[in-house]
Amino acid sequence: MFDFIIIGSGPGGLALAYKLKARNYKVAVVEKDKWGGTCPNYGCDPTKVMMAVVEAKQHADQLFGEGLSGGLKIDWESMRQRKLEITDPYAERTFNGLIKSGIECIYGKAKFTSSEELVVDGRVYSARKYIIATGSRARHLSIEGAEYLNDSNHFLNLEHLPQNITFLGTGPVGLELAQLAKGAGAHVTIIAQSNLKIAHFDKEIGEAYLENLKSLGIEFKSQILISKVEKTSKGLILTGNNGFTLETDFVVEGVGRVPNIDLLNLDVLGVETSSSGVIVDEFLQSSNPNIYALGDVVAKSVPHLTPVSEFEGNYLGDNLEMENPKMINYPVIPSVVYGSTKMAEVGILEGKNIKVKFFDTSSWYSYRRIADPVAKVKVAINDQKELVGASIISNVADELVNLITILIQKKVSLEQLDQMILAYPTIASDLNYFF
Ligand SMILES: Cc1cc2nc3c(=O)[nH]c(=O)nc-3n(C[C@H](O)[C@H](O)[C@H](O)COP(=O)(O)OP(=O)(O)OC[C@H]3O[C@@H](n4cnc5c(N)ncnc54)[C@H](O)[C@@H]3O)c2cc1C
Ligand SMILES: NC(=O)c1ccc[n+]([C@@H]2O[C@H](COP(=O)([O-])OP(=O)(O)OC[C@H]3O[C@@H](n4cnc5c(N)ncnc54)[C@H](O)[C@@H]3O)[C@@H](O)[C@H]2O)c1
Repeated sequence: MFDFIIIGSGPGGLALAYKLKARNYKVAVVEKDKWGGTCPNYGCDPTKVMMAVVEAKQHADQLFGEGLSGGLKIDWESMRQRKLEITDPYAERTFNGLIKSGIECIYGKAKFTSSEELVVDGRVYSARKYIIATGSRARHLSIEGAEYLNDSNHFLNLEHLPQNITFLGTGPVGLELAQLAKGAGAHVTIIAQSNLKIAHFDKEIGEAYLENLKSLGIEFKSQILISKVEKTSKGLILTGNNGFTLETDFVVEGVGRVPNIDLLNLDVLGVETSSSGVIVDEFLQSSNPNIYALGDVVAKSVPHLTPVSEFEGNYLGDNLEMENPKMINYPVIPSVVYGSTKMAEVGILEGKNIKVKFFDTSSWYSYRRIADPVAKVKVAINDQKELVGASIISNVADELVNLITILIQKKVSLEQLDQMILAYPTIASDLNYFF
C-alpha cells in the first residue's frame, strides 16, 4: 500500500512526487507513455528547440543590409535531428531520477476500480490517496476525412517538410508551428473559424502579432469552418463554408486540447468532471476526498501551462495531509506566444483606478540595436503607482514579461527600482521608463 499514487509523470506530477518523497512518504508515479509528460516530449521543449533555429535566421534577416550580407537557409531535417538529440534523452533521465530518489515508477495505463484500487495494465495497486495529473491531448475534429488531419506531434516528427501546410486554429499551437513551417521554407496557410483575433490577448498587440506573421508570408483565411478533407492524387483538398476550397499537402489541427479523464473510470469513485476536466476545490481536492487533481487535467480558469502545473504540484506537495492546509493562491501568470517576434501578457489591463500607458519601443536603443521590426509595450499602473499588467510584442517579449511579472508580484515601485543597478544595455535597464 502506497501513501500516494500520482497518475501522470508530466511537470505537475513530477513536482508533486519529489515534494512528497522529501516528506518521507511512500510514493508511486504511473505513466503510460514517455516519462516527463507533454512538455519535454511533445510540447514546449521540442517546439522551442526548433524555434531557436527559426529565430536565429529571422534575427539575422532583420540585420540584413545593416552589416550582414549573404543568405541563411533552414534545413528542416537537421533542425528536427537537433530537436531529437536534445529532447529524446529526457524521458530516460526522468525515469532514472525518479528511481534514484526512491519513487516507484509504474509503467502502463491506469484505471480505477470501484474499491478505490488502481489497475495498471492488469496489475492492482492501492494508496491512501491518489492524485490525477494526467494532462490533456490534442482535440480532433469529427469531420469527413478526419483521418487526413494531423496533430502537433505528427508535425514535429515529419522527416521531410511538405511544400504546402495548412494549420487549423489561431491558438498558440497553430501560430507557433506555422512559424516553424514557414521559417523552414513551406508555403503556410492558417485557417481561423471566426474573425482573425488571438483569444485572451490585448486586441492591439494581438493584431500587431498577426500582421507580423503576414509580413513573414503566412497567409490567413478567416471565418472558415472546414467540413471535409479529401485525398487526391496531388494532395489534399479542404472544403469549408461559403464555397471555400483549398489544395494543400498537409493539415495540422491546433483546435484545442481535451483532458485525459476518459481512461480513468472516475465515475465509479464519484469524482465529478466536466468536458474541461476534473472539478476540484481550492485545495485541488475532487468530490471524492481521497482523490486530488492538478495540472492540465483540471477544469480551471488559469491557463494550461507547464509552470502552472508545476506550481500546483508544489502546492499539493506542501499542503497534502498538513494539519492546516492553505487554499491554493495563484500568483500573476505570464503567457507567451513564441516566434522570433513574441507576444506576451501578464496581469490586468483594465479596471478601476488603472491607467494604461502605451509605448512604441521600436525606436528605443535596446530594440534598434537588434533591428526589432515590431516592438510595442502596453502597461497598466494602479493609483499606488505600481505595475499591475502588461501586454508586449517584440523579439524579447518573453524576457520582458518575466521581469514585469516579478515587479507586479513583488509590488516593486519606481522608487525601489531606482535604488537598483541593472546591467546596461539590457531589457531590464529600460524597466523604469514604463512607470
Ligand atoms: C505543442 C505544445 C507546445 C506547448 N508549449 C508550451 C510552452 O511553450 N510553455 C508552456 O508553459 N506550456 C506549453 N505547452 C503546454 C504544456 O505542455 C502543458 O501545460 C504541460 O505539459 C502540462 O503538464 P501536466 O503535468 O499537467 O500534464 P502532461 O505534461 O500532459 O502529463 C500528463 C501525463 O499523464 C500521462 N497519462 C495520461 N493518462 C494516463 C493514464 N490513464 N495512465 C497513466 N498515465 C497517464 C500522459 O501520458 C502524460 O505523460 C505546450 C503544449 C503543446 C501541446
Ligand atoms: N506558448 C505556449 O505557452 C503554448 C504553446 C503551445 C500550446 N500551449 C498550450 O496548449 C494548449 C492547446 O493550444 P491550442 O492552440 O491547440 O488551443 P487553443 O484552445 O488555445 O486554441 C484553439 C484554436 O482553435 C480554434 N478552433 C476551434 N475549433 C476550430 C475549428 N473547428 N476549425 C478551426 N479552428 C478551430 C479556436 O478558435 C482557437 O483559435 C493551450 O492550453 C496552450 O496553453 C501553450
